[in-house]
Amino acid sequence: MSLLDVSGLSAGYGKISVLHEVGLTVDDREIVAVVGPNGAGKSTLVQAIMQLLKDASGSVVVNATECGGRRTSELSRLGVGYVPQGGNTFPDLSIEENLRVAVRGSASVAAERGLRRAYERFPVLGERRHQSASTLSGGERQMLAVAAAMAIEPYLLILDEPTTGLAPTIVQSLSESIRAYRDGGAGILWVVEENPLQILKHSDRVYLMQGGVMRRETSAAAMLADEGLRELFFGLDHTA
Ligand SMILES: Nc1ncnc2c1ncn2[C@@H]1O[C@H](COP(=O)(O)OP(=O)(O)OP(=O)(O)O)[C@@H](O)[C@H]1O
Repeated sequence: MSLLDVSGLSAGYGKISVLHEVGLTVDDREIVAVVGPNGAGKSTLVQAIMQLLKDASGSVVVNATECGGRRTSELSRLGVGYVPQGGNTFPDLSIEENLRVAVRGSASVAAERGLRRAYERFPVLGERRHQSASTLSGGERQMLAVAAAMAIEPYLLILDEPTTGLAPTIVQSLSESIRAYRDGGAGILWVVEENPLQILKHSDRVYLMQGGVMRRETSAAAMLADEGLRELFFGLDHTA
């Protein structure tokens, strides 16, 4: 059984139906990218997986546990880390305080380990740990959001466009950190908006989403090697 197994997931906003019977899987040690044009429903999908939308139907199973109807905080206890679109840092708190918020539910030994690991993964955060998060650049704030999500050492990490709008060097460094996290055994669901070809070099599998449905799934290597598939995946918009 996969680490994350989504099937028949439908959701929307009030009367607006956005996701239609979507399915996907993520295994251990796997980075799965979701690509698709603006408005395809990628963020809606991750919000539905995180149980943030009312009236979603279908099944979301994490580590053999059905998550439908659970609170988002319970998913965190089940080992799911989540970085929403735009990150979720607290600008009025210091970098260290932001990380302490992330690990507040952990026992003190695990919390200290989480902070130590965050500074090992992202040394720039360690150097500036006592500075206010408001002094960070956009890229560094995204780094902090990812570091905070990783600090509880989730088995499954769900990232909604963590690299959008960032400079290429930061995209590269964040991508390497995410890949190293996968190499430690985790599964990663990565919603991609900008520079999909660059991100797919770090991915194992990729799903194409359009109009609230999954159109296609393939290995990232096959997609990168096949012009026809690239055309199918990225001919839909011009962000590739
Ligand atoms: N809070 C909301 N209320 C109503 N409709 C929404 C809401 N959020 C998103 N939508 C609509 O749902 C559809 C899918 O949006 P979603 O944000 O999931 O797409 P996306 O693939 O993540 O694209 P983008 O990267 O542009 O956000 C769009 O038509 C959008 O307008």
